[in-house]
Amino acid sequence: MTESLKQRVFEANMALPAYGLVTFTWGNVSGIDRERGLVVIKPSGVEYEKMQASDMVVVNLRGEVVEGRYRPSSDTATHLELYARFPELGGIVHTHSTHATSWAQAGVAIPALGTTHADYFAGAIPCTRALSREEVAGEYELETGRVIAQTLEGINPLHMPGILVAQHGPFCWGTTPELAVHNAVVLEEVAKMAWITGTLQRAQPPMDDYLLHKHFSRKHGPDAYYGQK
Ligand SMILES: O=C(CO)[C@@H](O)[C@H](O)COP(=O)(O)O
Repeated sequence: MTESLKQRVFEANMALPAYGLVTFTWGNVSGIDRERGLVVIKPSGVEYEKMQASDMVVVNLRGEVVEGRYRPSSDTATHLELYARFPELGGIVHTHSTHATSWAQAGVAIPALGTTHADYFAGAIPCTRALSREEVAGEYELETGRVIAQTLEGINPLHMPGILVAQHGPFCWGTTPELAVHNAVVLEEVAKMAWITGTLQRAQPPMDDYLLHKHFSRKHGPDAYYGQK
């Protein structure tokens, strides 16, 4: 099981540069095998061009390496905290995609301005508060996961499969690593669209809520009718 998850997580990581979501060694993707209590994640600081499936690192839920010759991603504790807080999640991705990261640096939630956004996110994509000096000096990556969870309090993470970490960048997720990456691609696209929309129409209000809910619900939930499923 771990070998197949390692292959899937490897391919999901390789999709990040392929979709232009990262440069150099930025970003990371993980996947979880909840039955075995294991997480597979990208090795820290390894160039994507040189990366192989066998380089993926397997950690237990305490973050201890149980398989792999590399150190796991420096963001591993963030991924583990999110898996612990949100049992629905099967895959998590962090990127430094340009437009989403710019909104995170500005500390501004990405407003829902159109149906592209509404097809995936049931509202504005929130931005966390900045981490405190103490949180940064402490267990920084764990605290990053905690701040994300605090910001998502009361929100279904599958209805909001991404967030902006203030002064840092986006984290996205899904029921699988592949869907987590898909959501990261969409988040970057809607971040770019929202930025351009705001330059065309500075005071553009959020989209009508009835249209937002129509588009989100037709793809997600019990009455979904989008596609061929
Ligand atoms: O958030 C960051 C850097 O700001 C990370 O995304 C790194 O850019 C990638 O770290 P590794 O996963 O390679 O440890």
